[in-house]
Amino acid sequence: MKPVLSVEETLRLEDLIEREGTSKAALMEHAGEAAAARVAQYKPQHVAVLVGFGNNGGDGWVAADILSHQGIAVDVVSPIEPNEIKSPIARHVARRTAGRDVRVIVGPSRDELVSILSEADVVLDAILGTGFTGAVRPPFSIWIPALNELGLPVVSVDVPSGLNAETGAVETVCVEATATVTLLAPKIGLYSGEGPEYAGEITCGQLYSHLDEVIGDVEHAAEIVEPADLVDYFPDLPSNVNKYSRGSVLVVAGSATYPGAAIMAAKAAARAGAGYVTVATPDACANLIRMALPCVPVVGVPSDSRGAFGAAAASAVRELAHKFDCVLCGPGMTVTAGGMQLVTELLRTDVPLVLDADALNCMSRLAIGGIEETPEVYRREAPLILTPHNKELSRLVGDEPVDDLGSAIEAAQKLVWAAGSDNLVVIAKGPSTAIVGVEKVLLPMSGPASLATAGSGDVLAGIVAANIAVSHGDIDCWELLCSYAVAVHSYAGHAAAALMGERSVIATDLIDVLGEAMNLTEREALRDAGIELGD
Ligand SMILES: NC(=O)C1=CN([C@@H]2O[C@H](COP(=O)(O)OP(=O)(O)OC[C@H]3O[C@@H](n4cnc5c(N)ncnc54)[C@H](O)[C@@H]3O)[C@@H](O)[C@H]2O)[C@@H](O)CC1
Ligand SMILES: Nc1ncnc2c1ncn2[C@@H]1O[C@H](COP(=O)(O)OP(=O)(O)O)[C@@H](O)[C@H]1O
Ligand SMILES: [K+]
Repeated sequence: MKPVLSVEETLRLEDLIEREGTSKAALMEHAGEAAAARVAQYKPQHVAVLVGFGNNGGDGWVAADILSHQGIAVDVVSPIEPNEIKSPIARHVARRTAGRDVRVIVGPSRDELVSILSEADVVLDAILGTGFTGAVRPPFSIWIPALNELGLPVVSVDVPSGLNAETGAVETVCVEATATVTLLAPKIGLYSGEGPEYAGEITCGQLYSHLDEVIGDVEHAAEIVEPADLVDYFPDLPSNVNKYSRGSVLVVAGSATYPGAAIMAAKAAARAGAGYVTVATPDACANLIRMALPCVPVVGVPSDSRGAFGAAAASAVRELAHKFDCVLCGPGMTVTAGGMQLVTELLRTDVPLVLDADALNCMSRLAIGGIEETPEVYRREAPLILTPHNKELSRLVGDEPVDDLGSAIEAAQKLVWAAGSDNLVVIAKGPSTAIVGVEKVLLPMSGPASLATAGSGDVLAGIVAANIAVSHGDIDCWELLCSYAVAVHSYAGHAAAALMGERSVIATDLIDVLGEAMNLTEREALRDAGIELGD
């Protein structure tokens, strides 16, 4: 796993490294080397380097010097003369570079800038880094759209200029990078908000050879899950299993209004490897689900007058629940009094539990204000996995706004820290998904935007439940198990997009390619771990 830092954590890390004897000036030299190396991969003959007023600009000045030493023609475009730069370390490298074999253009007009950029094969964007906040001011508010319009390959230093490194927000304009060389460790904003859209391919510049020894001393906003981290989490299929011992899932879901959600969750659980899946659903929609799922037993439990779970459903489901390795509750169940009783009952039952969709909305109603104020409602011995999207998560924490990765992580942490249990994990779903446990925040591989389709979350919930069932509790880290499930869902998004066209994917397509998605996830993990693959 690779740490992802907030801006404050990055500054703390830089201070720590300085105390260990490596100055910020030395880090800037290495940052420039990393940026130059990434630009050189394009084999350019002519490079334009856009520098700003601060230390991000300093990195650009260093890179410009290195690239010109490699025989590449380099134009550095700066808003001010090197002598006027306030930061002493950036001023030093700017003056040094300006005295060497580069062309320096100070304060060009928009037209002059466009003509300089047009001569370049690659542009290095060293305008704004972690010191940037608010809306981009002139002249960069003019430079950045001019650069984007040209559509050249652009390498951004640390973060694309205009992107808030903390939140991933773009207030006005932002460089559309082809690649970003982030420094020391990736910044959380690259994965949050609009970060993934602007950053291009992200690599990390190694500025300090003893990083592994110090990085543990600063907190991490999150950690990126690398494919190799998942090798111990593939579901097993030993030859001597039977359908029950393989792993069983009870899907408590559906209503007369939304039977499809139950169908998709159950089918996804079966395709993701559970040997025995059963659906418990209101009587009102049981026959319909039976017809749609010939390989899944469907148990009808009492409905209310609208065809949702009725008052007597809770005790009927409790009788069933303890016979299964995992219970998934929520998809399509709607929010009703019967549903709230059901969720309360399942939280009290000693069985691994996944709560999704309306089960989470029912859970929010069990408390006045945030559910974290009454953690006894959801604190339990057996594993509990919550899979909210932003709106569901916001409801759980008393309608606190949750609108990007940062606020999702914060809200999820409130829930897990209030309960303080190792077995509680929140999968905070969105364009970037965070998996939040008491000790860890993981960023698993995100899928394509094709996943933004109705029912896609039901499929993910089925995958999660199947993996919990198949693991039989033999798990060191629930967060990594959930990361495996999210990676499979993401690969399913890619596989379905390849088959159907990325704009055409519907949730049932994801279920049909789950086998392939598991194979892809596992192959990539083994390759990343350096484990030989057979043919
Ligand atoms: N601190 C360190 O130890 C290191 C920092 N490094 C680089 O330094 C960067 C951070 O440097 P700084 O803190 O100097 O900050 P930046 O260079 O990211 O930006 C600060 C400058 O941008 C201007 N600015 C801020 N908001 C603006 C806005 N809305 N519109 C227009 N201009 C705006 C400010 O006037 C200031 O001069 C990192 O991203 C990284 O690239 C690297 O050199 C490695 C070492
Ligand atoms: N733009 C996107 N890019 C990648 N994945 C996305 C995007 N939007 C949504 N997703 C993923 O799709 C799923 C949607 O889940 P959810 O909102 O619960 O859907 P539903 O309630 O319709 O089943 C989540 O796993 C989420 O992470
Ligand atoms: K930048």
